[in-house]
Amino acid sequence: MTSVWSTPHRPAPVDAVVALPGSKSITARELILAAIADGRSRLVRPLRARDTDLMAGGLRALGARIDEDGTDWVVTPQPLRGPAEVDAGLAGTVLRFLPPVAALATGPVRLDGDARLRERPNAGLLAALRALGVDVDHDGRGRAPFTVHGTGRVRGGPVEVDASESSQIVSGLLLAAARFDEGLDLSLTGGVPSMPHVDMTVTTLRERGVAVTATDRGWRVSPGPIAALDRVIEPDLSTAAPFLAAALVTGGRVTVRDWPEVTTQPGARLDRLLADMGAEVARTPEGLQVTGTGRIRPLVADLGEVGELTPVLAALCALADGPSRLTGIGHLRGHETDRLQALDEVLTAVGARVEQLPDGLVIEPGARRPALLDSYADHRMVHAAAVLGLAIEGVQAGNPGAVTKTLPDFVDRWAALLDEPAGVVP
Ligand SMILES: O=C(O)C1=C[C@@H](OP(=O)(O)O)[C@@H](O)[C@H](O)C1
Ligand SMILES: C=C(OP(=O)(O)O)C(=O)O
Repeated sequence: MTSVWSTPHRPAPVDAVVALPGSKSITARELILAAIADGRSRLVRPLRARDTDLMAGGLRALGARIDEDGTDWVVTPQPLRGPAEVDAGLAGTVLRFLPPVAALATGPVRLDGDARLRERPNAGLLAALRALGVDVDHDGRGRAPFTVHGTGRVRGGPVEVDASESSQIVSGLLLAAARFDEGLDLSLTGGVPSMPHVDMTVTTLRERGVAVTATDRGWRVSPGPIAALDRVIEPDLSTAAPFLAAALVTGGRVTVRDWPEVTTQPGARLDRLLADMGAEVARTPEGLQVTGTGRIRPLVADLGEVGELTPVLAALCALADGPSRLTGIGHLRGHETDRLQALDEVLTAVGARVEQLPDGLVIEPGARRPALLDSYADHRMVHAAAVLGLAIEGVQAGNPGAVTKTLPDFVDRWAALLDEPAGVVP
């Protein structure tokens, strides 16, 4: 992909129906569980993007068999073994879900990734693994690169876990825990962001017959079998955010197809969040339909449970008719980039006044101006730039290739949404 994308400007209302690929988070969980299950599992419509391909690659490096059958993945568990090298890219899911599985392998498994991955917090996970009797070499800060020296078994049992920097630390431990000799009795030492993602983990485990119970301080997973299961992956509702936002910005109408009736995906909260910002939201036989008036109301919200929606919502806030306040998202400083800093820079560049809080952002719209916006190697910052560009002529996104993380053909899909040619500038 070229290095600068001139994002399409679109003052006229959009009117589109959008089909989206599978959820990154559900695909990651199903790959992990399928690889340590009791038999073969089929994943129908998994997300094929950098993060999930890296997850499959990491599991294959440990010995799991993952075959392609059309667009499905068929996963056949095999004995897990090192030595292996795992490339986690920039994927938090690989960084936090793979090491507990590596601990169940025999031999050393080294995990590394992009330069920014080495900055992403992970000390809580590695400390927990060590407390469970796993030998892990790391730099002392608990960050990548590190090596897990698996012996083929993990004792398990009670463990205290600091997951204040990422819910994925909890999810990673719970996903592998049924294979630990004593299961796991996980007690939190503090808060956890993105709780719906932990609920997603618990639900996914229960669907495969794993006994998980909530306790006063965390969760208990009993040791036992993990059922093989064929699973259709839901569309990614967080990826839906920029497409639905286009309805608000242009005063148009966008329907995302096959919106699940019941889901643990945090993107499901878009219905209420976008309604709070002035959209009409309806479920139709086709999916979730969002209709905008062209006016956007400011948002005052704690986004701690739905942090990954922040870049797109913050872009909408910069186009709203008053100041917004987004809180509960201090942990976004450890995401693909420091998202609070990145959003401050980008929204300021297009004319908003932004104040960073320790755990959030205050965004006051100002006189709009064109700008070349960095992508910070962050897929969701490209989505945010695209949303801004609908309303502000002359918005360019540098390095739009960051979208490969979760939606490699985002630029083409955005053009299709607007029914325009792709608009990529060499
Ligand atoms: O478990 C998951 O699939 C995810 C959990 C969340 O991570 P954090 O708790 O680190 O925010 C979320 O932001 C990320 O995009 C996906
Ligand atoms: C935070 C995100 O990703 P990761 O799974 O790499 O943490 C995200 O997709 O917004």
